[in-house]
Amino acid sequence: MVNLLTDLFYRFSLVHWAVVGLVTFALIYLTKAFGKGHAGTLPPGPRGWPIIGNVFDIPAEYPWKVYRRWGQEFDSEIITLKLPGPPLLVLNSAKAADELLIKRSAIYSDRPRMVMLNELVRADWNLALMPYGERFKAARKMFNKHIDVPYCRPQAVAAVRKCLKDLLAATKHHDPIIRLMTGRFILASGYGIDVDSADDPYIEISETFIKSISHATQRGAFLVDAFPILKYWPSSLPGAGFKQVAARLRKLADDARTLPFKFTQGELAKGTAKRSFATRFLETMREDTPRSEIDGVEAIIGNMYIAGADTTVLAMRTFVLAMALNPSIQKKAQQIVDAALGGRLPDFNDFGTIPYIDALVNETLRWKPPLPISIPHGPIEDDHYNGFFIPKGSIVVANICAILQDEEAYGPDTDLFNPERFLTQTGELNKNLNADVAFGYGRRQCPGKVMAKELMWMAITSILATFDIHSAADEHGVPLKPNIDYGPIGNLNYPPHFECSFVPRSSQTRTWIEDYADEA
Ligand code: HEM
Repeated sequence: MVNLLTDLFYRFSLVHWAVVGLVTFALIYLTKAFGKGHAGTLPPGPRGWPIIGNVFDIPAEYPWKVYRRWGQEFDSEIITLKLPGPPLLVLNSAKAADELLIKRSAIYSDRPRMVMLNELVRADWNLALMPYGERFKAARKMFNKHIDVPYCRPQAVAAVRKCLKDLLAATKHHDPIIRLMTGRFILASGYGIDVDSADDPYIEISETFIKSISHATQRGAFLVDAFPILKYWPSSLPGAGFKQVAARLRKLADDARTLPFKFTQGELAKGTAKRSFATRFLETMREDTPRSEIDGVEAIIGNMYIAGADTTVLAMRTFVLAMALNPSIQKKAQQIVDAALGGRLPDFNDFGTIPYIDALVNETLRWKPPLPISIPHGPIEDDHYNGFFIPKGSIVVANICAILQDEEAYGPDTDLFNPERFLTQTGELNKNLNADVAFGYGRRQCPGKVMAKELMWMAITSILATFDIHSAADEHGVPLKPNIDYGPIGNLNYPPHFECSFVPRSSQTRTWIEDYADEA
């Protein structure tokens, strides 16, 4: 807590502290409004302090574990952390998350107000940040219409096969290769951009924007998010540095959205555009296509890299870690893949025909979901659950990690990687169980779910067909146990850095990799 206070002190200038003083009265009002008000009692939670509530109780490390423990201590599926302004409600059980975020999703599909990113940077073309409403519904419809998964299967196959070839040449560091595969796939399917290396300028543009956004969404990064009135602070006065930051971020956001789309327009004009979502839309555009539709499609395709790259990379890195840790599971999966494919690389005709691989995809997402805690959902009206009051405007999150670790749903030892928990006794996929919670809930559930699962399926099956994954060994050849301490902070579940090697399973699989990569 001392560290946090010191951190806050240095982060905020004197002007900021003056503003803090001025708004204290407003906070007292807000805390009362959102506290134990006339409409009922909030779900239980740690006691907290007057006015600032539980600000300093929000765990800096492994928040999902602490929230789960509090849920057990307070014997409640939902816990509350009181904050200045709207409270944070954490849903620790599948039952509460299903009831509120799915069954009552007409109420629980808003996002909390994000003044810096949405109102100053104007990055709310990013679906994950967009408030719920007609504009949001139209954008989701557009996503479903234009991001048509089967249409981009050839790009998925090509990106995976190039990845196999890159892995052949890899020494110990597979992370950048996995990242390049995802970037290749997204830029090829979105815009028809061929990416040669991780230094590709279009990858760099999106990565820079993503890094800046994740800084901007960190707790306490911008005072204007806690005190929206500051958005009217004159740029000429001291303390308005955040406005310059907003202008810089807006330029980055605009570049990430518009530059790749402009590339496709240029290629179309030259007659060299490749098959992609952008090409398909631009080719069918008419003279009278409204500007709003063109901007909408540009934004939707722009969402793919921003929302889909990191998450898919993290899931694939988890798969590699799980294979390095569990050689017997890897061996079994390879035997099943060999029997199903009969001596070739997979294609999408094989999709859904190998239950063990579907189970592996599920277990990878369940064991270490890329987002341990969902993006916040905001109720647009007051509500009640199990006798507790949930005020309009609260910040409601699902504890995805805790829900996916529930032994009642997923069987014993949920901290262990075991794909068989998704299979029936006869080896079929258990249709009543999946790890889709990793993609969130209700009307805000990840619209890239099917695309992500297909890419994961293709990559996992192809890697198993061609490589043995070994963890690094010590000087005596004894395998080192990779560290499985996932990153304790932030919104994403970062696997630890670990070394492993990808060894072609035979001279024949090496030949496939070389031949197929050139065809792709
Ligand atoms: C394994 C990979 C992925 C995982 C685990 C994942 C997970 C998630 C989660 C948990 C959410 C928040 C849902 C909620 O608020 O309840 C989300 C939102 C979103 N995801 Fe994904 N995602 C993945 C890949 C992708 C891909 C490949 C794309 C794009 C092609 C994508 C596009 C989006 C978008 C646009 C949103 C915002 C949706 C909204 O707010 O309405 N995701 N994702």
